[in-house]
Amino acid sequence: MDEKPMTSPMEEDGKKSFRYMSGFGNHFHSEAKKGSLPRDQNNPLVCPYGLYAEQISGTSFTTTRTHNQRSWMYRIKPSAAHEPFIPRVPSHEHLIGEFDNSTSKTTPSRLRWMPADVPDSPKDFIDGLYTVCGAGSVFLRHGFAIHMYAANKSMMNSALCNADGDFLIVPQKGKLVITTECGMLQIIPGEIVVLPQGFRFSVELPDGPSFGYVAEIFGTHFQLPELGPIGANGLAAARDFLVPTAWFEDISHPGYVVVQKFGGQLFTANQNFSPFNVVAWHGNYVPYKYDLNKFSPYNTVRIDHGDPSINTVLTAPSDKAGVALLDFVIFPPRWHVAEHTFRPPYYHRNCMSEFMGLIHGEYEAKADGFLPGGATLHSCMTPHGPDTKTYETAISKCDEDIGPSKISGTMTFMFESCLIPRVCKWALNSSHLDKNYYHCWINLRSYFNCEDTKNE
Ligand SMILES: O=C(O)Cc1cc(O)ccc1O
Ligand SMILES: [Fe+2]
Repeated sequence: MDEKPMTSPMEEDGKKSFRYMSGFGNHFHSEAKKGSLPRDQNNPLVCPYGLYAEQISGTSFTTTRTHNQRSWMYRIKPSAAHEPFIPRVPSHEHLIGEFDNSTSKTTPSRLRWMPADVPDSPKDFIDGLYTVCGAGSVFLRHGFAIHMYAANKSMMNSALCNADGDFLIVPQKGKLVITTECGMLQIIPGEIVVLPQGFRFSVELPDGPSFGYVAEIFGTHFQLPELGPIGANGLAAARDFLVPTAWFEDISHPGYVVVQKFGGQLFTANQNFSPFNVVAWHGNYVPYKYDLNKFSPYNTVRIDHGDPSINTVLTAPSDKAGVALLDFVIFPPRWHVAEHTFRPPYYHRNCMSEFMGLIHGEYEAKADGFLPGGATLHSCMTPHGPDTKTYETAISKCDEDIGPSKISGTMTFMFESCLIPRVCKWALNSSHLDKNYYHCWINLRSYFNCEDTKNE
């Protein structure tokens, strides 16, 4: 048999190559220079090549072994070699980490936003970020924020370090090349990337203007959902999660700026070298990416519409079993085969709150008005469901007409939380807010027919 050795997943983009390791929650090790990773201990008196050892802890030192996350980095200079932090000038007016009356409002209204415009001035990933809604507090280490970004410029000589929480980035348009302390990742729309709390990273936009969504979680990390009766396989496979391999630059960089997001505010610290100076690292606290097209959806094969939790890609747990601080759920291409069933999402009210975004195509519950790059928010117990056109189209067909039908050419997602989001003032005052969103349901007509004997 002609066996080829397994190689690590690799991507090329003309100028750069990206080499990954695979697996969710693994303990990885990677060295960009042979022999740079200490073999037998984390903290040798003198590290190979004269590197500094530095640990990054993503969980408390004493977190249980199953959930403990940390990595060791072996770097040319330690992160500590920077000037004092000062508040960033200009400050960032549209980033929020504390959701109270001064920053945001509470509303049960159904909200829908049209896609953002290309910024009219140069904006990098940091300046292009704006918070839409969220709940809780970065200080209390419990809560989440949902941001969106519209950026048209690569970050230059600067890195962002989010001390507040983990970022789950869902690009909608434009490729992102993200340099992290663990190495480089390339993410295109249809893929997602998780940048855990505390890692320094810099975002380049090789394709120009870029748009997307970001869920930020405070005080916990994403996990794969339990599979329960589904069994040992299905949904997102652990081996499809890709982690970068060590990459470093040894350059002095007078005026390199580290932007620290701390307590929802931005601070800066200057240093004279690139923070991407990690020659080797090992551990299980890592940035990673995942291609949503690899997801293996499960679905009803006889009757009724399954709850959307069946398509959970990642979940950030709360302290209550089965209740998520934030679930990341997708509505990917898949077959609908249910018999005598209303196949689109049902009408409902949910004790959880649902923020949705559309990467491309059309969402199965909204024939009109929910556009790629747009967003919706249906908060706790606020009634929602398919728009009038979707409802009428669905009930006009019988099983014989439709047979198995395929939802294709779309990728929609939902961030679902047990906390009730407060909405930022600028999001409520935005010219992109669709004031007529309720029109999609208001004219749903009554089909009630007292003569119908079926119900007797
Ligand atoms: O509201 C939505 O469109 C999301 C959703 C989809 C679905 O299939 C079932 C419930 C649900 O909240
Ligand atoms: Fe819903």
